[in-house]
Amino acid sequence: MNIIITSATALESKLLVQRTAEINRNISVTYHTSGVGILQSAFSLAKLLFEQTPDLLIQCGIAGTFDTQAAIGKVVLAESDCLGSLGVEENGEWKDIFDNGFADADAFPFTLKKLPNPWLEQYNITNIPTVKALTVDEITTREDRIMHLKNKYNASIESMEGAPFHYVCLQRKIPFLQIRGISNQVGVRDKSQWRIQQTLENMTNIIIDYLNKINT
Ligand SMILES: O=C(O)c1cccc(C(=O)CC[C@H]2O[C@@H](n3cnc4c(=O)[nH]cnc43)[C@H](O)[C@@H]2O)c1
Repeated sequence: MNIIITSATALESKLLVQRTAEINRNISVTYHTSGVGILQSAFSLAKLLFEQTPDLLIQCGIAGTFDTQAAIGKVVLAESDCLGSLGVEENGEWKDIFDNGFADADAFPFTLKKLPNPWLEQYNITNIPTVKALTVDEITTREDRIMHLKNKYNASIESMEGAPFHYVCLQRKIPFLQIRGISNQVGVRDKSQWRIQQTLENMTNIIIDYLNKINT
């Protein structure tokens, strides 16, 4: 089985790379770095999947959580992702490209404005807890906007590369999993409150366990 693991930054896959020897030798694992944000990751992932056809593509990385009760360090799997920064803020309300009629909320690869992962039943073999994800180009910091996005999209986590990952994989019909460790509360700008290292260690353990259980 041929698996590619992609992350926005090399830091997010560094521990996995270091621990590659622990992974079942019957599967081939290679690594890809897409860059931070929607634009860079969309191009980089599209290029990757026009050049290669892996059996499974895993996106790993950190994310913020909208859920004030969520445990920092927890590792989750995105059941869907959506675009939270493509649109216009008008009279205090966020209107996305679907609200404005620039895109059809149910035109492939979208379903009800979201980019669902149709592969979870087949590939979430270790029962990683699933959440709804949202992707932005500008990390959300304003309290009113955090509440608005959370409620409008019913999202639990926020990243900057999830939606393009789902979009490209759905378009190319490649099985995919977006696995994220929750490093921070969305809106917390004090980086000393982010738990990046511990979260990446947890995420690495979950992914290595996954890779050692997946059928080869
Ligand atoms: O602090 C800044 O000024 C700043 C500017 C650009 C990027 C960052 C990052 O920390 C990159 C975030 C990186 O990790 C993901 N991530 C983690 N937490 C969040 C979040 O709360 N909201 C959105 N993305 C988040 C994201 O996928 C990036 O790759 C900092």
